[in-house]
Amino acid sequence: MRDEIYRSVDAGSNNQDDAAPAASVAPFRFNETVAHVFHDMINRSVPGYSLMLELITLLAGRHAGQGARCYDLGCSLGASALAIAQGMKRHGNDKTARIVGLDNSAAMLTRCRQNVLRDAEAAAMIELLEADICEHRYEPSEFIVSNFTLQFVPPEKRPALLGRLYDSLQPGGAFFLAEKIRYDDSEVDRLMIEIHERFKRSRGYSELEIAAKRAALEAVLLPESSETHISRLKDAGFSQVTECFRCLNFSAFLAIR
Ligand SMILES: C[S@@+](CC[C@H](N)C(=O)[O-])C[C@H]1O[C@@H](n2cnc3c(N)ncnc32)[C@H](O)[C@@H]1O
Ligand SMILES: O=C(O)C(=O)C[C@]1(C(=O)O)C=C[C@@H](O)C=C1
Repeated sequence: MRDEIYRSVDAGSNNQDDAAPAASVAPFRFNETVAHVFHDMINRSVPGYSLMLELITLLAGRHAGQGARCYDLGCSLGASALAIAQGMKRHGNDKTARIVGLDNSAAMLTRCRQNVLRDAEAAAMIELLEADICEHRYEPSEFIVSNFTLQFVPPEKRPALLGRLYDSLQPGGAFFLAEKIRYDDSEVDRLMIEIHERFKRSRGYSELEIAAKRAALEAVLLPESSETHISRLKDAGFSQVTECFRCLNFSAFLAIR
């Protein structure tokens, strides 16, 4: 289903200042309206999203061996959990695997269940739980994915969450983290945002839709710099931390315990 959520929002079309949004745009929520169009929304909004799913499949093949437990934090419609299942199947590990998808949006989980059930082999491996990733009690695991989810956790809660994930991972286990990022240099930051917004234009979003979504995400999606992510992952105890992907203001990090 095509994402047209912000098509009809008054995004301040009379404003001379580059389609600045009106103050009335409601904060972005992962509700039923978003869940309905989320597949199209994330594919048209995030440069490299499909590549992230391919990387997750590759990393599952590397890190999720026989009997492995994996977590997909903020599983939304299940794309990353299914990508993990794909990687495990390729290595013949599907019989003993456990992939736990966590999300605190009931609307997302309802649709996620329907998606997962379309693939019987994957469904046998995947368990979906409505839970807050900051509160969940993690079992020992080999591979954890946060594909554009940590950015929605309040920054003050991020260090403790990473500590929990580190404690859950077995030695040699991997944490894959993809995030929208910001740049400390405000000119570079503005440039990357401008090019990202051109990317969204090229994928069919109008100036007004882009401005309204920007306003809706403002206090909800809180990006941090690549340097902040790397130093926080190191502080959590990870021995090897690498930024393995960057395109404009989107990055992915691989952290090995
Ligand atoms: C951008 S989406 C993630 C996309 C998904 N990982 C993928 O690969 O397609 C962020 C998801 O995180 C969930 N979320 C945000 N904060 C959360 C929290 N504290 N606990 C659990 N889920 C959370 C949202 O409901 C949403 O489904
Ligand atoms: O549309 C944007 O500008 C985004 O930041 C994309 C983004 C994300 O990065 O997660 C924001 C919200 C939705 O979850 C889907 C994609």
